[in-house]
Amino acid sequence: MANQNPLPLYDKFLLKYTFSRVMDSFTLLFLLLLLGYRILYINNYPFPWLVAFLCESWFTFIWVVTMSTKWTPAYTITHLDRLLLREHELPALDLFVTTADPGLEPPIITVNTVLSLLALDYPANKLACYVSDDGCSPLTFYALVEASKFAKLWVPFCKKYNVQVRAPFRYFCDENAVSNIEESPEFYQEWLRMKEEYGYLKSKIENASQNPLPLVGEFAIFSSTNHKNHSTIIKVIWENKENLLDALPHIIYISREKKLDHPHQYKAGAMNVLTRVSGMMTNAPFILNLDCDMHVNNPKIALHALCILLDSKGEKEVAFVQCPQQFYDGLKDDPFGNQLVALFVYLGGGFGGLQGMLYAGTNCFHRRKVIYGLSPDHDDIQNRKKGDDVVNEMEVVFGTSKRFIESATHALEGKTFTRIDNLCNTLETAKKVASCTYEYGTAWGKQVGWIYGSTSEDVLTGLDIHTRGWRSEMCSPDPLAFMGCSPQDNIVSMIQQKRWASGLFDILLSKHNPFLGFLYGKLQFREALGYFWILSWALRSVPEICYAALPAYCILTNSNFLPEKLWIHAALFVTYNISTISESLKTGLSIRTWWNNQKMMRITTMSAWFFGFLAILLKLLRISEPVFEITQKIDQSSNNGRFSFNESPIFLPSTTILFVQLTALATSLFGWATRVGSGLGYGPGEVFCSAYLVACYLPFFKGLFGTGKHGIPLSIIFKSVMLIVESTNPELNRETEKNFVELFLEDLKVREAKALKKQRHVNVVVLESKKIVIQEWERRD
Ligand SMILES: O=c1ccn([C@@H]2O[C@H](COP(=O)(O)OP(=O)(O)O[C@H]3O[C@H](CO)[C@@H](O)[C@H](O)[C@H]3O)[C@@H](O)[C@H]2O)c(=O)[nH]1
Ligand SMILES: [Mn+2]
Repeated sequence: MANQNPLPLYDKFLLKYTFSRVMDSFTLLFLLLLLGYRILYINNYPFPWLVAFLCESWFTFIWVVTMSTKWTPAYTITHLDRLLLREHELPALDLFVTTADPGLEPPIITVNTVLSLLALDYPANKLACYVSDDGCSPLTFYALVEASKFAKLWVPFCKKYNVQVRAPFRYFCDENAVSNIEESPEFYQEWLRMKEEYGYLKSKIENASQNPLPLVGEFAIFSSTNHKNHSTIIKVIWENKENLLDALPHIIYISREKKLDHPHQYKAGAMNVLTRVSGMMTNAPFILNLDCDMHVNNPKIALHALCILLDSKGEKEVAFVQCPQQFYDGLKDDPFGNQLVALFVYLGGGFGGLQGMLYAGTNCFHRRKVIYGLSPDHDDIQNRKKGDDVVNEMEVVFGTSKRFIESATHALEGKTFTRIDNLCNTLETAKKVASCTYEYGTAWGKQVGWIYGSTSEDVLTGLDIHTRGWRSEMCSPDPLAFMGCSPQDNIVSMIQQKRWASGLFDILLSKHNPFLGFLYGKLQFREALGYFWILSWALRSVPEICYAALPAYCILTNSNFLPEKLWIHAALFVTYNISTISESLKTGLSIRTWWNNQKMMRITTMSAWFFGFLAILLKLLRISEPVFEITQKIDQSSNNGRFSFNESPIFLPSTTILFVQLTALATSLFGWATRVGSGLGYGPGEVFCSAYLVACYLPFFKGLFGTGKHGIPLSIIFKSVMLIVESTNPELNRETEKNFVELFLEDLKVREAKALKKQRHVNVVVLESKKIVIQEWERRD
């Protein structure tokens, strides 16, 4: 789009959080003082001082990284009015939605996401909505077909009355939306009708989920499919044939080909198929992608994002526009610490002032040509001569579909794609690019498209884009751009955190490492540090666990890891807490939320992130590959914020830490400690640290006395006690120790296998044999 408009379409402002900076600097100062003190006196003190010193060095390093990332926050303001002067020039936009499992991701949720996208305030003839279904589920397809019928009523209704929340399940749960009944009886009539129609839609989908659909007619194609082994299904559910501005946008259903022996690369694989199929059909220069659990909350969001992407400066520099992830179903005071609000504000803002926000996998507007591997200063594609060489070269990169290469060339050159009159004519060629083998020997997943190799494909793909020299921007208009559902309990949350931590750590160890990106690519130094901040989550678990073990160890052995005069530690504790509290309050969160986040940080780091760390160790040892365990999206509104537990080993470290601290506190209370070595004994500092940890692990403490799913299972308690007995009694024979480690590893492998089995990868035999091994061992003991 040529820019004749001299005024920028967006502005960027730097923020100054002076108070935050001062407090953070004090924290750093005290950390450095502490390290200095340790270096001066380390010779006089026993072993715990060395461990403490190592951990504190790591904490200081991470603190420097955190400060650097937060130091220069920036935010953007978009000028819709200026963009709307050029309304007729608005570019086409392809909308991608991914879903993978109709059980964990009920189709009604996906349908709401799609409906909210169809109703975007944007010319309908420029939109096309593609849904990728990795579950190959006739139910999802059915739900979408029915939703497209409902959409014909819903979209005009939303536009006529300027409805804000265009996902019906959210709209109808807000009674305030009909406050103006008296003023507008006509509106009320229509509102009632919509509510009724949505009710029909919902019950139709519910019925279909209870009574299997007859696989005839349009559904016959699903009759011989298994969701891990089937050929490509692409269906044009609705086509805006007349190219009308206010009709319904195209709706296309895609279930890519799957073969049992072919790695499908989880979501990244699905995104690449969506990119290619849409390239064959509409080839819009911009792509918005949403997970099936996020819906549009601000119908003008596409316009806001395009202000940034179409701005004359943005056009040259900005690869993607990321909107924050926020959740509608957050429990009061965020008991599971999974709302990530302050994270997006402080770190999101901080990245905004550097090379740009990370790609978070959903709520993001991409430039298609960047996805195709283009660099910002790359103009040789435009200057290339036409000829066989170019075609061959393109085939090596993009695969052998002539039609796709044609469309990719258009996208790379920034030309508008000729509109296709009948989408169904493209189906055969589109199926070809959605097949398993299409990517063989091409650059897909390597230099082009979503990058493979990590379960955090989002951060990896964004990192690759930043390393090419592109920037990105954050866009947070009011009202909030998108809303989604967050993991509903601590178990789902832990699984998600484990996947993130392992996926991110995987990137750190790969050739995409941000420091290599800084040295050999165009990643800016502080952006690389910012990436390190997030990629090192799994690593952080190790020093945290060691540090958490110190107070208990010292109390039990009557030694110390803290100096006699505690003022440096005390000052550190105060400045750190003041700065995090003030950040929470400034973001509008309560003190309770702050505390919940603090304590969940400790729990998550020492359990989920630690397991993420182990998962990558197992990968390095070639014992098992990490899997993408899909987050459950079922509404559990009955959740009261209490912790749930199960037999997963993920609860083992936390339970053990709690037991150790409790034992230590009891020891100190009753004066049981035995004196070892010649150092001074423990002091109030160690006792305070131990008590602080117990406070963090209060949910586990309650779990000891809870019943049903709120109680910690006996097997976990048993294993924790074993672990403590083992590690505190060096005389216990090596054999038991070995057995214990074996049990732990086996357990871990069984969990992985179960997750795989859920995705029907691994045959049951393997799983069963592992179970028997464990039962055997337990009997032997
Ligand atoms: O084989 C798969 C697995 C997942 N998905 C889809 O990927 C999305 C994200 O999965 P989800 O289980 O919801 O993961 P979250 O932890 O909620 O997702 C966050 O973290 C992921 C990376 O770990 C990113 O991909 C997501 O965009 C980001 O929201 C969902 O739409 C899934 O349907 C697929 O399409 N195919
Ligand atoms: Mn999700």
